[in-house]
Amino acid sequence: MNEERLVSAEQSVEDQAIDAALRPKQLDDFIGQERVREQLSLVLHSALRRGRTPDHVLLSGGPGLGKTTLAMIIAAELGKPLRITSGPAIERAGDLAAVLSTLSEGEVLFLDEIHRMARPAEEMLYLAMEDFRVDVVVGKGPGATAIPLDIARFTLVGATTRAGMLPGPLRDRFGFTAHMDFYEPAELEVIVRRSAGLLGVRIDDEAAAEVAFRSRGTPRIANRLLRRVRDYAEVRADGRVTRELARAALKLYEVDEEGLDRLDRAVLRALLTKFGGGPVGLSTLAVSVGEEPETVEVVAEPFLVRQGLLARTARGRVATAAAWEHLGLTPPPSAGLPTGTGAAPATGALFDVDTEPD
Ligand SMILES: Nc1ncnc2c1ncn2[C@@H]1O[C@H](COP(=O)(O)OP(=O)(O)OP(=O)(O)O)[C@@H](O)[C@H]1O
Repeated sequence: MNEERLVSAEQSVEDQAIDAALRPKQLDDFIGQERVREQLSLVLHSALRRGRTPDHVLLSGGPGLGKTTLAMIIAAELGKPLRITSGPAIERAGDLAAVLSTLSEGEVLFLDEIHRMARPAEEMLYLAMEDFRVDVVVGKGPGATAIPLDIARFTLVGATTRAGMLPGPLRDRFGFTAHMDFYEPAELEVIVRRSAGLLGVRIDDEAAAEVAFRSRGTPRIANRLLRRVRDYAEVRADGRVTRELARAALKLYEVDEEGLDRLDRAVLRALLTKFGGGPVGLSTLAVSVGEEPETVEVVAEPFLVRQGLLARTARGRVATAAAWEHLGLTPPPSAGLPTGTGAAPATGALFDVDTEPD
């Protein structure tokens, strides 16, 4: 279902090629995330000045916020090659040893979804990050011996959507950790205009603002909505995207004025109509909309929380007064409604404290 969702931040097959074409190539072209950009620039340039490999970098934040793009930029700024792999691709320590032992001096290793790496590989990574060494185990059982092997000094760029799930010892080995937050509409507007320029789409400023505002704070979604409004403008008009055309296209694709799509509204509606606004456990809520708990938790909830429509409490998910208002429903008189936090969590902490009361 994720692939079909227009406002899912997960990468679809269509996105892959477009993502590559639209990626900024240098830190200066990377829009938004001011603080991360500035801090990273210092880390990289001081390492370059000293002629050293920079500290390992951990990037955390939701899908589509630019973690892969930043990893590519880091390698480009350092003038070094980039190797890309991911946690799920590393099933055994041997898989990681094969990657680490073939890195060249100063190479940047991008390890996406680092929280999903196999445990034995994690331990190998500790040693590699700290001492630039791996222990290759030869043989089995009591006769097994570990042969230390020096590897090239490299910079690890780890990316995770779930910083709270990373073991402490792994987190501690990163010299620089950056949390990537949702983007402001004004930043997304710049991204939409830049992407439109690269894709040759004529778009009015108000239309770019409309697309930006409904993109859930996420560049990947902004780029995807831009392509859909372009399609609409090409088929139903002369190709120029005006504000009216953008609004009509987004309505057709069921992306509402706040950027909520069908799943978001289904989650809210279930929470309000089936559970009286909560509290209800994540799994129960997910089942009631026919989704996996992880999809509801990672895809729908962060945005609903950020919009102040849903609160994640230790007792379960609770709708806010704004949620009732958004769907045009009246809360029961007994409901003690939270007002919503309004802002996204600055870290994965909310994921950590949440105890599932199902
Ligand atoms: N700051 C930015 N400025 C301009 N474009 C951006 C920015 N951040 C991301 N993008 C665009 O958004 C798209 C998705 O970015 P990217 O693939 O880097 O996200 P991600 O965080 O790595 O996602 P995932 O976690 O799914 O791998 C790319 O096309 C990229 O060009």
